[in-house]
Amino acid sequence: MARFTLHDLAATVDARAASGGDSSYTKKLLDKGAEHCAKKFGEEAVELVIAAVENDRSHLISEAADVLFHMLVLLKSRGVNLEEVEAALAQRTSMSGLEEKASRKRD
Ligand SMILES: N=c1c2ncn([C@@H]3O[C@H](COP(=O)(O)OP(=O)(O)OP(=O)(O)O)[C@@H](O)[C@H]3O)c2ncn1[C@@H]1O[C@H](COP(=O)(O)O)[C@@H](O)[C@H]1O
Repeated sequence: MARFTLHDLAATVDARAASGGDSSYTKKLLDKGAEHCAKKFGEEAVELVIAAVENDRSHLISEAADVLFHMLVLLKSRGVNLEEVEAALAQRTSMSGLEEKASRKRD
């Protein structure tokens, strides 16, 4: 199977956002606005937490997929693209997580 990446999914979200299609769940979410997208993301995040606590591997994978999809929709609803998030992550590679945490406390 060809490798499917978050960029492929983000491209689908972009295409659905630009479509007029009634048959698109993505478009329906976006049409309801950023606050609705944020609420859906929160619900999916809680479901992911529950799957992790229950230690149900296949459920955890499925819920993680839901969270990633809803995160991309949420970003789209606020006009943020995946490349901007990647740039933020890339900036952090020069220091460890603990160093980054300490630098935030100094701000
Ligand atoms: N990856 C996903 C994806 N992951 C989860 N979901 C949907 O997210 C919803 C989450 O489930 P819930 O039970 O919380 O929500 P629900 O009660 O069905 O929906 P609500 O009415 O509460 O919003 C389900 O309807 C899932 O189908 C997704 N919907 C779409 N995609 C991708 O987006 C593409 C485009 O989809 P459309 O926009 O529908 O064409 C698809 O081909 C997929 O690649």
